[in-house]
Amino acid sequence: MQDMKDIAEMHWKHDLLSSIEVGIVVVDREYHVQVWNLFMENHSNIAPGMIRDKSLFASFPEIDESWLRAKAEPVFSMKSPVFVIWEQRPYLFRFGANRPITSPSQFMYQNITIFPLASLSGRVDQICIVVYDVTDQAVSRQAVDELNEELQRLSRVDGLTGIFNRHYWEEQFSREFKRNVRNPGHSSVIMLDIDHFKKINDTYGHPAGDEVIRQLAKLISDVSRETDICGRYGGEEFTILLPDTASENVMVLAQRIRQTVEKLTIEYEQHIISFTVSLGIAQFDAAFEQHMHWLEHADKALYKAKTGGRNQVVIA
Ligand SMILES: Nc1nc2c(ncn2[C@@H]2O[C@H](COP(=O)(O)OP(=O)(O)OP(=O)(O)O)[C@@H](O)[C@H]2O)c(=O)[nH]1
Repeated sequence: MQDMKDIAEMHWKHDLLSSIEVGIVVVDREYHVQVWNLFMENHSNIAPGMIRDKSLFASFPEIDESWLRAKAEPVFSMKSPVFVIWEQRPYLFRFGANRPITSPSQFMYQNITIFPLASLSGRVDQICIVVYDVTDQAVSRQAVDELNEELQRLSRVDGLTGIFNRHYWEEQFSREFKRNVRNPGHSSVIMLDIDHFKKINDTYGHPAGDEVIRQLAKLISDVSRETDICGRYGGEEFTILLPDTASENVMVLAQRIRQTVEKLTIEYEQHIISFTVSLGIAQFDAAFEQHMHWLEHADKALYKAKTGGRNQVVIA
């Protein structure tokens, strides 16, 4: 009678392990597999009979043995469970994604729980590894993260030119100002403005003016260094922050921009547009009380360049 009960119990335990939508693996002290449920069989193509009493590490070389042992040993010794989420380690078993067509992921992201299986004497000679398929969750989290990154990028750039917008540029400028106050250096700023831009708009139309702004932004980004921070400060006004660059060296860049613009011709519809720019340079000075004082100096230099005849560079 007891035998019949035991067989019935084994039967429903087997059904339970087979129908459950998580992986169940029981290993002994040597990490030899004792239980391998249908989920594990389906995803690994290894039947329980083929893996029983075999080393988990020999069967799955992708498992980082020292890492898993470090995680699992406290489960044996302290008898307390351990959880590993996909953000810490994307997977334990490298299984293909369940829905490779609809899921952008090539593999199954997994959360893992390892808990002790104590015998009647209280000793833990086996542990159970539970594997949860969290691919959908991981993929949608990653999509949200990517979207957030893209939104953050978009919030920093100017829509017309793709270079930094005023808000973000000013943030960087203020940070550079504070860095120079702490550690006085030779950072400089250039303020640049298109000459008689109103006339370009009036002569060729506003879309042509937009194209001029776009091409000028590209030119500025192309000629400046990667460490320089270029921004569109206003309509046809640009700012370039040059960390650790003294104004004599900035003069070289400013003149290069001025000369390149002078030679540039922009074809827009049937028009050939040429134009010039004026530039003002200001080097950081410890006397500046706040970052806007620094920019005001560049603006004053720009004003001098304008009143001095335009198409020129002035150092504050
Ligand atoms: N196409 C276009 N025009 C713009 C944009 N933003 C501002 N503007 C125009 O830029 C012109 C700026 O004119 P002003 O400030 O008088 O300066 P300017 O004609 O360049 O003259 P100076 O700076 O003194 O050489 C105005 O006509 C604005 O309408 C923009 O995004 N696209």
